[in-house]
Amino acid sequence: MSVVLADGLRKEFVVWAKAGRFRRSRRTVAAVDGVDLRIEPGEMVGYLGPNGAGKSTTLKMLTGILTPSGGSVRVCGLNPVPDRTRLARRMGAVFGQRSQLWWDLPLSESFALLRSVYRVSSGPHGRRLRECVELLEMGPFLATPVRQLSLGQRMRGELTAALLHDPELLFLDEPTIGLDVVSKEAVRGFLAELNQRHGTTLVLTTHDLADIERLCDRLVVIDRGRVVHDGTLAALHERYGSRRRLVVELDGPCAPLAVAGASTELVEADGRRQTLALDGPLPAVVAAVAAAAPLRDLRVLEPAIEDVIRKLWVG
Ligand SMILES: Nc1ncnc2c1ncn2[C@@H]1O[C@H](COP(=O)(O)OP(=O)(O)OP(=O)(O)O)[C@@H](O)[C@H]1O
Repeated sequence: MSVVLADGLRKEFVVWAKAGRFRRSRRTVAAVDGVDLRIEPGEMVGYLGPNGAGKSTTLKMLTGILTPSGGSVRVCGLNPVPDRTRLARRMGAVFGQRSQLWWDLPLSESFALLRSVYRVSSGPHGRRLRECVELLEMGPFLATPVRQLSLGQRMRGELTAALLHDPELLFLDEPTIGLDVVSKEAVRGFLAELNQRHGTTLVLTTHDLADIERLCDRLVVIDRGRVVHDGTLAALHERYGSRRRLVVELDGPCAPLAVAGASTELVEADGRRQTLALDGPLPAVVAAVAAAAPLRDLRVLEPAIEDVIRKLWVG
């Protein structure tokens, strides 16, 4: 059974704009405009899009915070708004602006309170907590009041809080935003491990390209409330014509290379180093370069994710 099943999901908001001195005009905007989404157990899905595309609004509908204006939605087989309490036991959510932790309590006491909130028995709760403490290296700050934690430490606490009741599905809204490099890596490593060990389904929004590369097997891209891509990162590269690049080091100065299956993009050091964008098969291009000039070294650069995302956003 699909963990997330949305069909023609819509959310409209009414916005009022000033029209003249005393009048206001009413306008309806579709923040989410007919999204179809099917997510299977164990998938890691990036839900991406430019600012204002409708990502948060979708996640709010999937987690039962907002009632859809149209379409149908099922999450873990439940209807998120009316079944919100039952759904809360099956899913976890980490949304930056909503904390699950008690500000004045030590982290460990927040975790103990959450055990009662979700009515989890002490055995599974303790096992889960020990695992999170170990993987997220939280031992040194478990006794620290939440308000004294750094952002990275608090995020590790939020992740743990969202997972103590052992949810099968975890929603994350920008899980690494604002974190230092070490915490970003810790969070990414943890999420990948969680997915591998427990098969937890992950759905995350992010603007961080490293998150996308590390955590998203599948990318669902939305723009102006509509899905514009649903597939792997590789499929996205293919669709937008991203090309691999071949950097060749030559023995001496050389004119720009002209070989079939590639176009020369950059010529450096009197032609000793040249970068070619590949259109044809790599072995044929390498053979052609080797025949044209004395080759010292070469390396292949995979297409940069920045390029393809920029193309997507800019159109
Ligand atoms: N409560 C609301 N009332 C009116 N308009 C809203 C409301 N919430 C969101 N919107 C509008 O709906 C659109 C989608 O917003 P949403 O927050 O879902 O985008 P997003 O993709 O999450 O953006 P970001 O990456 O900036 O968080 C935006 O145009 C936003 O202004």
